[in-house]
Amino acid sequence: MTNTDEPQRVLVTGAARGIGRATAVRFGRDRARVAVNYPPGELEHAQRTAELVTAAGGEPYLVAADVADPAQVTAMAEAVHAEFGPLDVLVNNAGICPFADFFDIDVELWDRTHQVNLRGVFLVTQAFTRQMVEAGRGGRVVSVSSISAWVGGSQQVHYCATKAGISSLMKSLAIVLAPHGITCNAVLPGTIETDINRDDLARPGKREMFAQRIPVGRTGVPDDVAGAIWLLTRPEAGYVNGAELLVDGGMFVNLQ
Ligand SMILES: NC(=O)C1=CN([C@@H]2O[C@H](COP(=O)(O)OP(=O)(O)OC[C@H]3O[C@@H](n4cnc5c(N)ncnc54)[C@H](OP(=O)(O)O)[C@@H]3O)[C@@H](O)[C@H]2O)C=CC1
Ligand SMILES: C[C@H](O)[C@@H]1OC(=O)[C@H](O)[C@@H]1O
Repeated sequence: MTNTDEPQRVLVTGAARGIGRATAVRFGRDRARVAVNYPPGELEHAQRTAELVTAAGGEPYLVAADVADPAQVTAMAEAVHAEFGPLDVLVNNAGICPFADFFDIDVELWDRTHQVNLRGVFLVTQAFTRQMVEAGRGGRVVSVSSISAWVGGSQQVHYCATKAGISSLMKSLAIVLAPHGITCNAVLPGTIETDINRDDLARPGKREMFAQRIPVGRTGVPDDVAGAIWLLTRPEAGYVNGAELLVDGGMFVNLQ
């Protein structure tokens, strides 16, 4: 990692809203230079993230790219490198969770969910860690997986498989990249209140069910996850590599 007195160079994918926005702002509080990725055509929310990063003390750089698209990821990597040089921190956060019953999942929905959630992490990590390795300064990769990597969901059959894939990808890359001083870890949020699950949490009884399941007594908020991501990028976390960090208020361990 670089001298901690220098502003860190950070990319957060899917930073227009939710957990990605909170993460971008968390790094902004360290005066970091934060590349705020968003899908093409969705600039408005990303601009709000950029304003919040600036207000926090950071320096935002807006960069459009669909993380599932190889050409757009290559262009994003070139643009961010031209602006910042190699990254210190990559946060793979972009994701979709289109709730669907198993027998309604067609191959298009299956493929799109995998392309954004899993192929996206592969493409973005390969493009940006190639630059990190060439620079020889080490770095950190944190990918947003999910508690759904460890458990199932009746309407998340397609989604859960992508999250298990992300956790697995981080473990293999922890081996590949550690010799270059780059750690790779996954953060596994539980139920966090964002737009991705707004409709699902509005279903009768769903919120109450979670309130009973989660020992800390509340669903999570984006800052809960942003804090965990940030912790994994601190110098003190340099020996944490290939780990999966649950951020779920204790929901997973609450069997009885
Ligand atoms: N909320 C939760 O309970 C949990 C969330 N997660 C994971 O956290 C991550 C963030 O989700 P969350 O903040 O909750 O949800 P949001 O829907 O609020 O945010 C998702 C972000 O990803 C962006 N995005 C979607 N597709 C693409 C793409 N192809 N390329 C680039 N960006 C894209 C969205 O852009 P746009 O705004 O333009 O649509 C949006 O900014 C996801 O990976 C999700 O699976 C994991 C566990 C629990
Ligand atoms: C979007 C869901 O509410 C959320 O996504 C996950 O990964 C968790 O398992 C929650 O179900």
